Amino acid sequence: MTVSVRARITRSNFVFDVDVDWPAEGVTVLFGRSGSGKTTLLRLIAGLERPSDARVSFRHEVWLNGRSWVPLHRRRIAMVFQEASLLPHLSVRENLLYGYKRTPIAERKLHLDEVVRMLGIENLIGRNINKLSGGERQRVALGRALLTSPRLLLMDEPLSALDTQTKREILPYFERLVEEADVPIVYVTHAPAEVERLADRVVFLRDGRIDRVETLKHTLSRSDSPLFHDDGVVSVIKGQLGQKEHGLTSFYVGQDCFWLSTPIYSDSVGKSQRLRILAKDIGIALTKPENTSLLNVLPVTVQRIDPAREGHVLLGLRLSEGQNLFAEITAWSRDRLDLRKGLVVYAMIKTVALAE
Ligand SMILES: Nc1ncnc2c1ncn2[C@@H]1O[C@H](COP(=O)(O)OP(=O)(O)OP(=O)(O)O)[C@@H](O)[C@H]1O
Repeated sequence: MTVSVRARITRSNFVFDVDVDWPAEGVTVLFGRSGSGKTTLLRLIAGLERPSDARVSFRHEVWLNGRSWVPLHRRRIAMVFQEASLLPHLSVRENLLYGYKRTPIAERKLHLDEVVRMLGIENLIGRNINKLSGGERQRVALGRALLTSPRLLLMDEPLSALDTQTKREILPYFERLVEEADVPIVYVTHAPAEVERLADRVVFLRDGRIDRVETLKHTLSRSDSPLFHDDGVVSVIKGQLGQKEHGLTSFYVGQDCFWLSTPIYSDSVGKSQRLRILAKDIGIALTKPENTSLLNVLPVTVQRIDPAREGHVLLGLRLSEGQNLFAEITAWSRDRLDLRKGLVVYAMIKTVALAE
């Protein structure tokens, strides 16, 4: 049960040549630099590109094979782009119901009330489209796409036109949708933080070719992952959001508690989330530091020590609950502390943020 694409497209300065498949479930991110062919791959799946010798299939259906192809509406795909394409003369409700009404009753799996709740757009429903902010428009566009009960949802950089704060606000809704809507998603982005927060697996593209397809867990476990090119090595830790205290949010990973300054929505308590921690934001102490302003100090076991950028080493650490945490420190500090495999030390974490 896969999404499978085999195609070769030659453009003036660009050759796209792929033969790839991945499971038709969860969130598959297409990741690569600008011009690497992400949108081209998405358009092939959507049926917007139909080279004559290509083959595209979804689960047991062949959507494109040479000259024969299944039209877009019969593929039952929904698409969300960078700029929400909504119908300006219709209200939010009418936009949401636009595709729903055109979906045969027997195929309607998602309904207005639940989609409106998932995306937190209850208070927008009677509004005019041209009175919405960018983030609100994107949530409505997503709602409209979902209400066609698609078998596959394609998203092409749906957050890239939004400012950082709006992205932060909208991501929890995307996450909820991924959890609750049970629609396989193919998601194009070049933002590592979005991959870390949403992906189940990543298809890495480079110069029109597939570099590799791997699970998020696997790509996060190798220090040379392309996801780490900009910010350096990152750890993504899974845990549950807890209550707010002292103006901070608690986040539990087994017995360990992290403190976050990121605001959370009250209905998020108990929800599973991913935490994003940069390896270079972690310091190491041999004994538990008592007088420190740092709140996130956790016991960890050194699993491995690998060379990193010049003068630095990358420590592979294990939290008590079993998840891995990377820390990048200087080789000098490693020598001063005499760090070795198996040693229990304290990780002091400067900044802890929800992956966003
Ligand atoms: N309609 C077109 N005609 C000619 N060349 C095109 C067309 N669409 C895309 N290209 C070229 O094909 C290559 C791949 O483009 P594509 O949009 O798939 O890349 P991308 O990875 O999605 O990039 P970005 O992240 O910038 O959106 C680029 O070199 C682009 O200039």
